[in-house]
Amino acid sequence: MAVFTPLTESQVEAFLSRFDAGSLVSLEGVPAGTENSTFFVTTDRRELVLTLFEQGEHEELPFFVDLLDYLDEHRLPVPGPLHDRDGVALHSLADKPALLFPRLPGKHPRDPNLAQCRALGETLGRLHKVSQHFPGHRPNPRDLHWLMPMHHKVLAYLAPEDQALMKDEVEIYQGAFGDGPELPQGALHGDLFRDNTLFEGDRLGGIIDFYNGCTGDLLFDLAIVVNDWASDEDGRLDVERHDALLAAYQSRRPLTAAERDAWPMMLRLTALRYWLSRLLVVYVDPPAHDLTPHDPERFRTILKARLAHGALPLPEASR
Ligand SMILES: Nc1ncnc2c1ncn2[C@@H]1O[C@H](COP(=O)(O)OP(=O)(O)O)[C@@H](O)[C@H]1O
Ligand SMILES: N[C@@H](CCOP(=O)(O)O)C(=O)O
Repeated sequence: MAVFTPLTESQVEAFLSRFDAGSLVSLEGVPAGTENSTFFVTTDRRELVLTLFEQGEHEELPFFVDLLDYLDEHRLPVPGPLHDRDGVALHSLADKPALLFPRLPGKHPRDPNLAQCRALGETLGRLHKVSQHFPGHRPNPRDLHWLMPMHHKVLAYLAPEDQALMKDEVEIYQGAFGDGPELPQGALHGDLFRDNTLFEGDRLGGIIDFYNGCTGDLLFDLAIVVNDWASDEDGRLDVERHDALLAAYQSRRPLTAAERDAWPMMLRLTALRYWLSRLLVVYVDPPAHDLTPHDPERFRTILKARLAHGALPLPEASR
């Protein structure tokens, strides 16, 4: 479930009256989601999503609003938050920070086809092209600076061979990324899994859940996408989906030589990032609510596959 704070219709009616968005017709709690309370709100004018922020750093919400406003202004398919008649987006409802969004069309793809991979790759390339000029700043909360201290917290729960794998990898990343050339920087989604996209057939209706959004290496975002969208059951890269994503991405933002060099290591680092964050949820910091944690093993499998088989050759940009 993902309604941790129930709302009454009269609370939502009063909230809606600040906005130029019509009057309430129906209110429905959304069962998906893991962190926030989400509601589908239908008014006599439009379909909306209301999010109450249950956890996380509330002082960082203005960054997410600014990022979504910026991407929406640049015509990316993101839910640009609604601003009230005074121009304010972020409000409080039931003592929780609250935002109202347009409801974007579509469903999460389980097994993305090549056209969907191309659509996502092209849109992410476009997003990264404009996000290099985004003026906001929020350091990546899950980069190497996070891996270094945090991996120690899970080592005790791992088999000896996994402890060695994790320790060795983090050390190798320090060598590879510590003194390397700076990679192109910009704003990232930070968690662009299939279930943070909505598709209508092959058309990308929207990218949602920007709450891991941050600024840092653009390549980090691309590697998260390729690991989630283009890995087979055994963790190996699927050549067709990999090439579709990367050729479409590069049609909008070709990778630099430094990024091409860093690519195999970035695939490993982002695989380990999720292995670790999921282990932390299972062993160290379980969710307060009754939620089934994501499986850490999936990203151990992906990491081992990257180590065994390396990265695939990077395709050139598609026309
Ligand atoms: N703007 C939106 N348009 C359409 N559906 C949305 C939108 N925002 C959220 N949703 C739906 O609500 C679910 C939960 O939202 P999400 O932001 O992923 O929650 P959480 O942060 O709790 O994981 C999504 O899986 C999606 O189905
Ligand atoms: N989508 C992630 C969960 C979000 O990552 P976190 O580091 O903010 O917990 C997953 O699939 O594990």
